[in-house]
Amino acid sequence: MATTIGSYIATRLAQIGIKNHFVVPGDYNLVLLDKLQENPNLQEVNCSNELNCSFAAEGYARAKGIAAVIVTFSVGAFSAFDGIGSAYGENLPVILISGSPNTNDEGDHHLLHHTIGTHSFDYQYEMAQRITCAAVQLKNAEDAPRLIDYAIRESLTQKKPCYIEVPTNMSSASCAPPGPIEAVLCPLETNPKALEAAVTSSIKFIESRLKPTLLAGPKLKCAGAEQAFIRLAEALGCAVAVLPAAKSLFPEDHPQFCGVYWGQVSTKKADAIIEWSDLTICAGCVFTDYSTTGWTSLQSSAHRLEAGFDDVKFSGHYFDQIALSDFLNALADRISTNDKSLIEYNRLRPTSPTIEAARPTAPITRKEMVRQIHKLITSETTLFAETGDSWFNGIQMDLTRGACFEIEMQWGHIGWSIPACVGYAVGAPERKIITMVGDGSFQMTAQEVSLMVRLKKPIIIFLINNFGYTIEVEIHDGPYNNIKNWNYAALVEAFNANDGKAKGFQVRTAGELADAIEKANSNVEGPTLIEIQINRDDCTNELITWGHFVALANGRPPRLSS
Ligand SMILES: C/C(NCc1cnc(C)nc1N)=C(/S)[C@H](O)COP(=O)(O)OP(=O)(O)O
Ligand SMILES: [Mg+2]
Repeated sequence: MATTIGSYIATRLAQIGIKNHFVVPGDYNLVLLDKLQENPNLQEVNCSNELNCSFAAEGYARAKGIAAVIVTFSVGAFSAFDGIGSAYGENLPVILISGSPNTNDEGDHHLLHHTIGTHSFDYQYEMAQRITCAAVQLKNAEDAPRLIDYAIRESLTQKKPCYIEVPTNMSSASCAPPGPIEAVLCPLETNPKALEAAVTSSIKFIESRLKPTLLAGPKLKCAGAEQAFIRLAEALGCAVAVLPAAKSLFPEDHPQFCGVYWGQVSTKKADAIIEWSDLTICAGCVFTDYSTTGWTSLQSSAHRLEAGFDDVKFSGHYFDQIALSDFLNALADRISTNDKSLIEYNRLRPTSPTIEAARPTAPITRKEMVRQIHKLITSETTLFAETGDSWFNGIQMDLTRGACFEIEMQWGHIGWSIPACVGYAVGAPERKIITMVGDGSFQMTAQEVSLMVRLKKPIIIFLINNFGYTIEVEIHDGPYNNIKNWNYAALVEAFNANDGKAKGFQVRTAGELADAIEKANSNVEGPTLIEIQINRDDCTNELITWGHFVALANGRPPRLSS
């Protein structure tokens, strides 16, 4: 029996595991929103703007593995594109659905609102094609089921965002009902011959080296390969490090864990062992200027075997059509133990420095702040580290087994953490969320604290107020790094109006921070923001080192054209 395009989309979203979709209404998407509301398995979440909406969906996808954001044409979608860029870079399947003009308007040569004032309305679709793995326009009801299934299938398989454009008069157009969802859920099929060849050659290569190590990268998560990685680590018995964006993907209490490998700003001397090793087996790794500290810690390809999301490469060899977890498991089944790098690492394993508690009346410092936040981390905690010195503060915190760490290192949009952590909280209500965010970042997306209030999410926000853009100061200072100070504690309570439970505290001493944390822990009906005012120069040494090398990388002179 026929259905409508809007109901078809709703059914598909529910079938792929979405329970909440993130929306900002607009006249081009209202009928579609009604159709989604009619589906009992979907609950809409209303954001303050489309930038935050797309980041909230991105955060939801971090928790649930899939998300959907519904916006109106142009004025909504253009902001949402920013969060879709993040989803693309961070390997998250977020489905961007945008309302669009009535299908008759182009033929009638109409000019319309919410457009750039041209007679053609395809510009948004053309832009979306560049930042998604699949983009479709539903201009014909008969074609709609095929296009919707195609876009969602590509997004789920490639772990990248997709785009579905729904003209305002098509949501209620009738179309064929959805076929079996199995036709949409097509995980990457590993080619057995390619797998066999890749594993046989890889073992030969690995066993030709004396002291291999393992390095976990962020794509382990979207590939669902964390457990396979642990199996390989334990089969090989070597030292194991993680890239910064892969923190928490390998248990930090594991006897083989040797820290976050980030070049000169590594933790636990991970750089000493990775750079001592004569082969690093990289699983799901992404090497960028930021993750290699301005290219200073990218090892030569002769020293790397790279197992990617769906391929394997090492000197003189390339194999594709291989799912990462299949490769890691097959290697674990056949690899011989070689624990030389772990033996060497245990020889130089540093002891974790204990930070002395400050006197309660002592002015708050970054170190004391980190010490007190670190104490809050349990196996149920998800720690969000915003772009800024929060990256370095977060990376250095040892995680209890089960604790999760979320960072947006590829896209690096300041302000991402506020909408993303509330979207994540919607997807994973059982997690205890702590967000570390700087003053500059918070000013980008502060409105979404309102959603935390509306949904009564007990998120604890540590707002590190160092009075400006400190990362930028360390990369390249100038007057543009100074920002207007806000009363952040008062601001969050303004979102309460007459029914909210948000709490805001401004702390200047160690004792005040301890008190505020106690109050935050008992505020279970809403967010608590603790504004910690520290001196701009009170930043991590790692930020200063990292900033120096990133600035050098940015400043390389142009190559003279030959
Ligand atoms: C301005 C910018 N980056 C450039 C930038 C500008 N615009 C967007 C959207 N994203 C970006 N990363 C960055 S990292 C600031 O130092 C962040 O300041 P803040 O949140 O206050 O953190 P720190 O003080 O610890 O650096
Ligand atoms: Mg700052």
